[in-house]
Amino acid sequence: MIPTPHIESKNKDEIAKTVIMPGDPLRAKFIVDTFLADVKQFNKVRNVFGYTGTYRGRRISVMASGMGMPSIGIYSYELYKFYDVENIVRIGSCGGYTPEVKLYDVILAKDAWSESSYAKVQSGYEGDIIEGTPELNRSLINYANELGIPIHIERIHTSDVFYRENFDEYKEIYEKYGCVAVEMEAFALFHNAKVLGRNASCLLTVSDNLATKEITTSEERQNAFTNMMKIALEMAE
Ligand SMILES: O=P(O)(O)O[C@H]1O[C@H](CO)[C@@H](O)[C@H]1O
Ligand SMILES: O=c1cc[nH]c(=O)[nH]1
Repeated sequence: MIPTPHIESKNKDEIAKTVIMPGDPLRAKFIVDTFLADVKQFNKVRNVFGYTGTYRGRRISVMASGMGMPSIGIYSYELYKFYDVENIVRIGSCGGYTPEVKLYDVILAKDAWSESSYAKVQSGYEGDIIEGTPELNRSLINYANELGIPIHIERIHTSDVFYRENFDEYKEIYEKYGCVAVEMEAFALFHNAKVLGRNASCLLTVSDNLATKEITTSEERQNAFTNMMKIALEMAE
């Protein structure tokens, strides 16, 4: 069933087997402009940009997910199910829940805890923790080591809510579930990968820290998180 309601490409071959997926369409464009050659754009529906190009001669795609689980739920499902994509590596920004994760640190999500109903509604899955694909995580850990980029390998929180009335709730989530940082997509991405028999990982860069109150600017969130990009780009084939 291609094209889909949200991806206009009429040819599966226009999309590589591995897709790097930032939330922000302009971060997708930044990755392409900074790192890729031989670029062809395969999607601009709703300004959710998707591109395929080569990184050091090897093929890879980059496509934005938009913000939140409903949005990444749609794009990752369509890529896995209708475009035969095998691997999606989300690269996102996150808010640290503990001073141990500092601004610009990179986190690989071992798994994601969420209070969301996404997985239950999507397939009846009742659990509240879903892991990333261990083999894909191992590859990313190896690439990070080869590049000399330190990473934290930890549980994260995937939240449906960016602005909570009770700001301090993060403390309980950190203590009770061991989540070191919060973002808004990984739980749904990991779930779709499991349901469809595909692979998913999530690399995050700490853009702000709820405990220390440090923050980066929106421009830095768009452009400056290059370490996680370099790790993910090593997945190019
Ligand atoms: O930087 P991205 O990938 O968009 O990720 C994080 O930033 C957005 C919130 O500002 C949410 O999408 C959250 O998951
Ligand atoms: O979802 C997010 C992303 C970055 N920072 C946050 O506090 N939350």
